[in-house]
Amino acid sequence: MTLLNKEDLIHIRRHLHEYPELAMHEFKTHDYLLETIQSMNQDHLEVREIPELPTALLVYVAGANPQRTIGYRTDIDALPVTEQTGLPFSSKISGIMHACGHDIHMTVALGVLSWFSEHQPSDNLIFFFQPAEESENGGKVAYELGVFEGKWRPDEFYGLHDNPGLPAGAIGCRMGTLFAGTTEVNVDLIGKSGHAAYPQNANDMVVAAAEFIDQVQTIVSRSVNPIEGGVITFGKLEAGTIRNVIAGNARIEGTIRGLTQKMIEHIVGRLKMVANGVATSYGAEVNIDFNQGGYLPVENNDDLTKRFIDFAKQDPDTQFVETEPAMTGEDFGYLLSKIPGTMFWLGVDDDSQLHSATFNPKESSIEKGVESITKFLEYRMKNETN
Ligand SMILES: CC(=O)N[C@@H](CCC[C@H](N)C(=O)O)C(=O)O
Repeated sequence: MTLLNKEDLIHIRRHLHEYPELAMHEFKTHDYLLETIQSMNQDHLEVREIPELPTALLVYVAGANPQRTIGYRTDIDALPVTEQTGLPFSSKISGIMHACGHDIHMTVALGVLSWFSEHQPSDNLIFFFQPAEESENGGKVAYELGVFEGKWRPDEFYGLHDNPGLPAGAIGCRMGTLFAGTTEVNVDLIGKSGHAAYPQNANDMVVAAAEFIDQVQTIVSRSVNPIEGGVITFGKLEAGTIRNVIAGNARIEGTIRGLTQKMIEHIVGRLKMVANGVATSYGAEVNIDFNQGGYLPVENNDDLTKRFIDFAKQDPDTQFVETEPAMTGEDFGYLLSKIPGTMFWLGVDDDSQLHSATFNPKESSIEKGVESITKFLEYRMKNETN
């Protein structure tokens, strides 16, 4: 196998879909990607492993007459979601699913790489297969390890995310902020456990957690400018062990989103106030920790993004959609804060949302994505000016 055709791409996507792995544990995914890359024409390729980030892979495609080095990033991790699509190629790994479409992202990247392995580009290209987008910010980890130094530093960086709300294969983008910044938040409420029959001798953290979650709902509705917007979602709540023991501890895990750092900091400040206030009023202790890591707002570079949008609008084979900013997060935001570039959407047309157990992106988006991105990179490489 050298150039991957449509059937190869579908086969690859389905294999990746069947064997999803969580952030920083993408070992089989890494091996499968490596095997696929090694089956391509190696004349202009150099594959690089990163011992400190063992599930990552980088591929350098040497340009014939390089004016610049262009980076293309794809994420490779999956989510702790139990698949309910009923597809014949459903996840074979219990409780884990490619529910955010990173199987599609990887397949598109392999398709584009395969093309350039057979058709040497004029500029250098770097493909970054990045672990841990959903958590643990693999992009930031890689950057801080010094992965993008020397010849491995792209002058500009591109990456996509799939979007079930756009037609399959359409390219969506916008100038400025594409995605929100996010901060993970964990709240531990500590009271006192006891017998269910004697609440007067205990300090019930189920009740305190309920009060906390209730009060948090006022932060966005009452202290955030509706035009700017923000999100606080608690996706996980744990308290207690059995019905007849009062829970002495509660843990609440969530995520905060805002389109600017200022908004994220505002929400973080309000959340601390609510948590401390509830803890005081319940005579409880509270520990709150926030972790933003690399999930900065995804800020598209003006010049590069204008060029990208100009291409997408004039290319007869690309359906371009100008999109609104989204409250999804992405640690590509960190890489774009260090290296200019553009993030964009690839439409995959599905009724189910990202992160849902029934998410089933249309596979026809893969071939269209490969075509549009390959054409864009060729268009970019023909452009002599920076
Ligand atoms: C595209 C997407 O869905 N990305 C994730 C990024 C996770 C950010 C971080 N772990 C957090 O939850 O704050 C998202 O949930 O938006």
